Amino acid sequence: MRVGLVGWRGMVGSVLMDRMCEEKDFDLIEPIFFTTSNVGGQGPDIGKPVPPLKDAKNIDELKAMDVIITCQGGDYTTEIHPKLRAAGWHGYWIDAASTLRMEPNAVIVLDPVNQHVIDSALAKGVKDYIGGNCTNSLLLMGVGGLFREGLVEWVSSMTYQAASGAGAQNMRELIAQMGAAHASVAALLADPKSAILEIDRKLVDTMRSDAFPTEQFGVPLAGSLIPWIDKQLDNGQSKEEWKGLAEVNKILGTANPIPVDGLCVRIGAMRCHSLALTLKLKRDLPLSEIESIIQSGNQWVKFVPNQRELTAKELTPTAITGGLQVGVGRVRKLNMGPEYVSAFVCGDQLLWGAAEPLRRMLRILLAR
Ligand SMILES: NC(=O)C1=CN([C@@H]2O[C@H](COP(=O)(O)OP(=O)(O)OC[C@H]3O[C@@H](n4cnc5c(N)ncnc54)[C@H](OP(=O)(O)O)[C@@H]3O)[C@@H](O)[C@H]2O)C=CC1
Ligand SMILES: N[C@@H](CC(=O)OP(=O)(O)O)C(=O)O
Repeated sequence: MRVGLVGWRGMVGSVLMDRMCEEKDFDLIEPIFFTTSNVGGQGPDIGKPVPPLKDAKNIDELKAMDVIITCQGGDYTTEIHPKLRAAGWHGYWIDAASTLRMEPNAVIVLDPVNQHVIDSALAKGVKDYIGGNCTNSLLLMGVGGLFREGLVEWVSSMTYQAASGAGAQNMRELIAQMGAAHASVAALLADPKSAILEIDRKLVDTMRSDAFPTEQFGVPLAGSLIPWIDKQLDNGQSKEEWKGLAEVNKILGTANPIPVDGLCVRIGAMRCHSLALTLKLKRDLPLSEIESIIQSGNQWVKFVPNQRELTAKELTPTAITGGLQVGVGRVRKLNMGPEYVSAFVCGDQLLWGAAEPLRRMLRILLAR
């Protein structure tokens, strides 16, 4: 199978490449690497020779692929995908960008949760398979068991989203902000007799000053947060919040949409998104049963019992980052009534939130 890879050296693409090497995906395919900036250059080191980089905008070169996997971004998809299809290409298009997600002839892929949706789309000849929004993929990887059992009446999802969701430059800026913040009070910090409120005043002055690095986020994130992600919609939702109901229901293939809504907030984590969930269940189930259904969701659920020390140690971006496990904890009944349950989900948004579903879709195609 000739597989064209576009966007492989970007942030999501690099995580994808690492995972494909780890899982030996390249042993099973003929990989052809594309570029928008370095045609004829050398491809990445994947442990076997690869041809020089091809032009990612050349429709004829792309048309020769059986499968194209792209992490190049939405603008690239918008420009190239229609041209390729118009040119009569019938290969499989696997994409990290949001552009095509809600198209009627595209499937959002998250196979541990929606293998049945993928299978029936493949049987119908669907050719576009798109990775979901990171927050919603992590929501379903975390508490997919409850959806699978048809138990969820609605879910409120309040998010704590990492800088990586905004891009590589934003991750750099977060660290730069941390550095600038620390540097502004380093001398005072070193003096054990200095007053904490003076340190705080100085720090805030620094964060509010024009010199504080905010080119990417527009405002300070380190030592603060930003309760808005993505564009503003007319109904008061952010675009990120809108994706909740739209994408979760499309992933699950629900006949009657399950309400999903909440506020999406950017926080100063590097690459793990977290979600504080309120779930209204359709039935009053014992807590132990709810826990075991969550655990049964998929093999990557890392269930953290609702205990203080375990939670602080195991259910954090620091503990979860860089791995495929999705932490789920803080599961308890809420005061609102016996059907109301809380859960806290934490996962690496570059893995299950972006790269991993794409390579697994390739594997599904290879297994056919
Ligand atoms: N960031 C995220 O959390 C998520 C992103 N996505 C989607 O994935 C897509 C890609 O996102 P992301 O990986 O963050 O994008 P990047 O900006 O990291 O990479 C995109 C492309 O930029 C080019 N590029 C230019 N300069 C550099 C550089 N210094 N280092 C690496 N690449 C460079 C590369 O193309 P070339 O080699 O052709 O020059 C690269 O493929 C987007 O559509 C996004 O919506 C999806 C889910 C989550
Ligand atoms: N918007 C997400 C990241 C992302 O790229 O999402 P999407 O793939 O839906 O555009 C975030 O900022 O955390």
